[in-house]
Amino acid sequence: MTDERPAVIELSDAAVRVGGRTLWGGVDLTVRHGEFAAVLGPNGAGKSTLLKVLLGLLPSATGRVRVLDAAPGHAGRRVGYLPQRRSFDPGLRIRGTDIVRLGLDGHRWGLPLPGRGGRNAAAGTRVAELIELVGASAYANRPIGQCSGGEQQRLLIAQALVQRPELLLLDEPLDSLDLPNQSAIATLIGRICREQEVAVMMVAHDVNPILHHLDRVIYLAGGKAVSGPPGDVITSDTLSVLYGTRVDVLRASDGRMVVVGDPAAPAVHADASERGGMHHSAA
Ligand SMILES: Nc1ncnc2c1ncn2[C@@H]1O[C@H](COP(=O)(O)OP(=O)(O)OP(=O)(O)O)[C@@H](O)[C@H]1O
Repeated sequence: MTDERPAVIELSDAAVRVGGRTLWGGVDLTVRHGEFAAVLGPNGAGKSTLLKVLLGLLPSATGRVRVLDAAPGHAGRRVGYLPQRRSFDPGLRIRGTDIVRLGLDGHRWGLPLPGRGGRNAAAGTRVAELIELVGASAYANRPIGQCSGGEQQRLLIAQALVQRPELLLLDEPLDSLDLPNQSAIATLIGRICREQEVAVMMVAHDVNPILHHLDRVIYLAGGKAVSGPPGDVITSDTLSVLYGTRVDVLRASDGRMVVVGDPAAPAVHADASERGGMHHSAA
């Protein structure tokens, strides 16, 4: 990844306060045009909160944050966002294709406007392109509630992409998918990033399904962040400094990375929970 590419996300000395405490601070990082970046760290480290800062939903208490050369929240349709997964009611009748279309004109959906025939046709073409891109043609006309978790996720990714964003923010899009679907969706996002030249910042609790697609890792822990190529960040030495206690990055025989440490360490104990904590597959 060349450093000449323009920055899409820039944080310098950024900090965020929630509920009267500083969640993280002194954060410097840059994500460049077309990069695939993962935000990793234990539960409660502030990964989703970082996306909220980039969306302009929470202010940075210090320093400077720029998104596509604008203040957070001011880049409009140039930023696509897929929030943490919510499931659709199995009885929901709305079709997959309508879900994608909602990304284009959610505020007008269902109300065709007079004299907008050409515009509606263009919208239909764009929606069809996206359904093809994410490989959802076989089930796009099925009610969304009857689609599988992986199928729903493909349609939601299509929705987030339909406005041709330059930056896609994804909050744990692999969560609650089985391993084959995690791998397939990771590959899809990697392909979108390269072929459509969309920068991706993706919150993940397991780096393994996306490791081979990543240009950059942003690891949040202990109120600080480290950012860099995955091989530089996910190391025993770098993570030990970040956590403020000894942790080890182990490679399983199948290549998976596992971070192992002392669960009683004060720097992480407060944030530890079932899924995260200090003994979790993937960083
Ligand atoms: N508006 C808020 N007011 C008070 N506390 C908040 C607020 N928003 C987030 N928090 C707290 O900040 C911490 C970080 O939340 P966040 O959702 O960013 O963590 P995360 O790293 O994404 O965790 P997880 O992996 O569990 O999703 C949590 O302890 C959360 O309860």
